[in-house]
Amino acid sequence: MTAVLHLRDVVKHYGDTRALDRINLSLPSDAYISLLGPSGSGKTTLLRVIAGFERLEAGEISFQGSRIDTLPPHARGIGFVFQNFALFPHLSVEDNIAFGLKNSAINPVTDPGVVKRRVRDIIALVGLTGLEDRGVSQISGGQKQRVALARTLVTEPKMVLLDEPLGALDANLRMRMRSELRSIRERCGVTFLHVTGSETEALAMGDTVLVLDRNRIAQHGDADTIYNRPCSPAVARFLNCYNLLPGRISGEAFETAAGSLPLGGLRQSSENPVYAIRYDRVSIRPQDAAPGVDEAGVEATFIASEYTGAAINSFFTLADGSVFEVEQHLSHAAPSSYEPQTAYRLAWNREDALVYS
Ligand SMILES: Nc1ncnc2c1ncn2[C@@H]1O[C@H](COP(=O)(O)OP(=O)(O)OP(=O)(O)O)[C@@H](O)[C@H]1O
Repeated sequence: MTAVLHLRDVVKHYGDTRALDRINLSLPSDAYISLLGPSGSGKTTLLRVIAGFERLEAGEISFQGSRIDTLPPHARGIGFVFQNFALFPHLSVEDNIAFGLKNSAINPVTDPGVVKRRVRDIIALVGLTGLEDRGVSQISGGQKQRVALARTLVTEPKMVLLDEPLGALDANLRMRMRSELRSIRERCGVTFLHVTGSETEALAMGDTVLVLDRNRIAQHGDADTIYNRPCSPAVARFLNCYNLLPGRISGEAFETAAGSLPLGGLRQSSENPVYAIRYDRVSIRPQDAAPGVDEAGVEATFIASEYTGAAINSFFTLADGSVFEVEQHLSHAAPSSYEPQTAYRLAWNREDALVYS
């Protein structure tokens, strides 16, 4: 896959706050890229320096083989879709989309026939045909999102940056717009870089997922790798699907405050030793159940369960008082019920663990 965008040692501060700390990055052409990270990790700043809304203090950005960090935003060939859509409330759907094309600082399109044709093509691409003459205050949230995207795509950018594009939509619509955005991108063949704070959205949408942590790139890979092999305890914590037990390695075991766990699974280096096991890899057994040969486990007290539709999440406390979560998918078996304040044995295959040390 050819790279379209390169960032080299990019640094950005706001006063004393370091918002981007030596970012090095190459992004592929014709791909959907999710940019995930906790609040304040620098996601919006990264988009804004790529778009040219913020100046970087050090480093370089090149796009399609040419350096762009000295160019103004409109000369970069990169589109930007804002979270709040930023539509003109007094204009129709069609006029909102045509606006950027007619008023572009570089090569504005002045022939009304050409404007009409390009706008109609984009309206069809994003699925808004029939709504051309509606005011943008008379359309739904999902339709506004499509107008915002169409307004950018009509100018034929080579890349589109989307800052939390689904953040203003309700949960149901957000789910539907995920596949819509992916298919619109596939039809136009342009790279999308999509910022989100939701790990499920990032994993579901990105061909490639970038994880920012403390203003640096913590991990960059396909969704499957990020989910199954987070490269650090911080990335695993942020994915919100791993129990993390701090401790230390002693011989063939990882010693935690909740007990000794036989070593196994993937070992990765980290300054802070942590044993990680995914919520959905854990079985709940009676307290006196004998451990299997290849298993690791801890004793834990059941607190409560939460039904999420496709799964049940059960919460336990360990000997040191920390909370341990177990996720059981309802397609696997009918849900069991557990007695609050009762001890159980939580067990998993030791090869399913991730050990950071
Ligand atoms: N205009 C600004 N002035 C001062 N500090 C800023 C400004 N914009 C961002 N910051 C700081 O820079 C850091 C990165 O902010 P940024 O908005 O890029 O994070 P983010 O990952 O997009 O966060 P969120 O998910 O909450 O939107 C934060 O510490 C933030 O407080």
